[in-house]
Amino acid sequence: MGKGPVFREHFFQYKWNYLLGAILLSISLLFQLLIPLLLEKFADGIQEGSIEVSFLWELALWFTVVGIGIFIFRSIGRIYIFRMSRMLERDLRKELFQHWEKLPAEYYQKQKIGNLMAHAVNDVNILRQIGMQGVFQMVEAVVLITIAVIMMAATIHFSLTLLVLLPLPGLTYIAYRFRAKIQWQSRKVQEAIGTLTSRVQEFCSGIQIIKTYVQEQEQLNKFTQENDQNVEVNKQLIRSNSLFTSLSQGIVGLSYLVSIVYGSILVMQGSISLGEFVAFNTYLSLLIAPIENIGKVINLLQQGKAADKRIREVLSTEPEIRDEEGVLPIADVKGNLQIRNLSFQYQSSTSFSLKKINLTIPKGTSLAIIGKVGSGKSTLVNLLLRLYNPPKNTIFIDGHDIHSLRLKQLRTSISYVPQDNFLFSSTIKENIAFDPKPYEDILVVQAAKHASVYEDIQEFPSGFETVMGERGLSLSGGQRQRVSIARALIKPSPIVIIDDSLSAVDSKTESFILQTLQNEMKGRTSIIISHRISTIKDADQIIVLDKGEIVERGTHQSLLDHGGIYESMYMQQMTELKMARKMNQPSNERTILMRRRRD
Ligand SMILES: Nc1ncnc2c1ncn2[C@@H]1O[C@H](COP(=O)(O)OP(=O)(O)OP(=O)(O)O)[C@@H](O)[C@H]1O
Repeated sequence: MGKGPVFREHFFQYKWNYLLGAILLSISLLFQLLIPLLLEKFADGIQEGSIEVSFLWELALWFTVVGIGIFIFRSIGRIYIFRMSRMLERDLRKELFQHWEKLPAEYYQKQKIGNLMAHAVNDVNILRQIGMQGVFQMVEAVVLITIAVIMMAATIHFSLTLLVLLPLPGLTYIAYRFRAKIQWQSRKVQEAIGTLTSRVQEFCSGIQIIKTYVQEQEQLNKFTQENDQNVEVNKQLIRSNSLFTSLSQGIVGLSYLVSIVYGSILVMQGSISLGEFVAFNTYLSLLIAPIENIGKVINLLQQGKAADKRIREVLSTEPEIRDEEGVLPIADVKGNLQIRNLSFQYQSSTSFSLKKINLTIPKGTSLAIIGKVGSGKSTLVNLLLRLYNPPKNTIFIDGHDIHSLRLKQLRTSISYVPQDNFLFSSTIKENIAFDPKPYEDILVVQAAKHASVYEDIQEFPSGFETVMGERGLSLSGGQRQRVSIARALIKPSPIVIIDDSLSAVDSKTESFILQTLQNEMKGRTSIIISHRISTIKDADQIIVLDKGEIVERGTHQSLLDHGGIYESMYMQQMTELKMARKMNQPSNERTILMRRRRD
């Protein structure tokens, strides 16, 4: 079932709070509407020459009471209404975030990050503004306009009221038309400033490459173009603002002109008193802002309708990957893996990324996967983790189809080192102990040692407490890989998957990590993906993937004996290593292997 309008839901949930806020605000407006009456008394007193000191004191007291009344009720009413809309903002962002957490990886590949941010920031802001300014200004407009117009027409002069009010709907219309335009132009100004900032940032980061490629003039041209664009959008904004201000002042001026000319005639004719004339103009001044605000609120409501729809669309997106009905509560996952006749095609792809894969990986054994770029290695892992949904009855853990396991249990059972070693902008310690379960410091240190990154961490300014990204601290590719490995090692899960995670470390570190891994993985089922034969040669079974198919399988020795793709990869890598060593350039080893991988 689709979700109902988000704002309406929120409004009804907090209706009593909004009502209380509206009542308090209305009381403050009633106080405000006393001002014209007080001024009327004062002006009439002057006209009649009947003002005494006691009257002035009384008037001063009334003004004080009115001022205090406005201050107290307006402030509390405002706090009530504004607080509710901040709650809307908080609740909605939380709901969006919670929902996003449920959506699969594929969703994020189809979405632009900018769009998601726009929902979480701009759309939510628009709904908050409706809850804030929208509600506040509507209450103000309804109460002030209704009472002021009744007072003007019924107690002062009907036709004067009618004539004075005639131009004012124009004010609402202009505010409605210009608000959207001015907002749009303000956004353009922000964007232009953003572009300039990015240009300068990029210039600073790329200064070396700019200088070596002698691109200074081109950079200056681009900067000048964007700088001019910034001036242009600012000019447009200034034009719109000036036009809006002039037009609205013209309309307001017209109303005052009618009021003063016709009102003065009525005073001279004795149809209204001087006090009534003063009161009338004070009512008029109270009316201007609310009448203008109606236009702004209508505009805001229109934007809100669109924002509400966009947010609803996100919240109604059903997570394709979720716990299925009748999931099995398995007490203990042991780690026997079986893949039966697995073929898989990504939704956005026209061809199969995996074809008829059959594999058995008994508990505690290791499988290595090797193959060219795009041969389907990561896809297999994605399916095992259910980051994408495999077809039913194709992947089994301990004999259970993974669809019948709770997602949480499945993923808790697997320690995963992904290809892109993403680290969060928190401390190194938190990056390693990244698990709902808390870990003692000693375990974090142990994991770092096993992943061969302990020494590196010791050299960071605050050791394990060093915050990633702080004061420019960024880790090298190899360090990131090893922190990611430590993150996986600390988790005591029966299955470990390492997706090409030793590519950026040198062979000495690699063999050290592999040795520790062997100890750490005792009893655990492991899957290691790599382009380097040195990484995988000791695995219990090795498969070679090509265009989504298993084209060779066996142990290191049996595959060499077989003399197929594996053997030729091995020979090639050995030759390259020998050449690199001969040239006494050990660091080239990695470069050559990376180049190999690209090819
Ligand atoms: N999210 C996706 N949507 C559509 N196609 C995808 C997606 N991810 C991967 N593919 C395609 O599936 C095939 C297998 O990709 P996969 O990432 O599994 O290869 P790989 O062997 O892990 O490559 P690499 O060595 O670069 O990691 C490729 O043709 C790739 O373009």
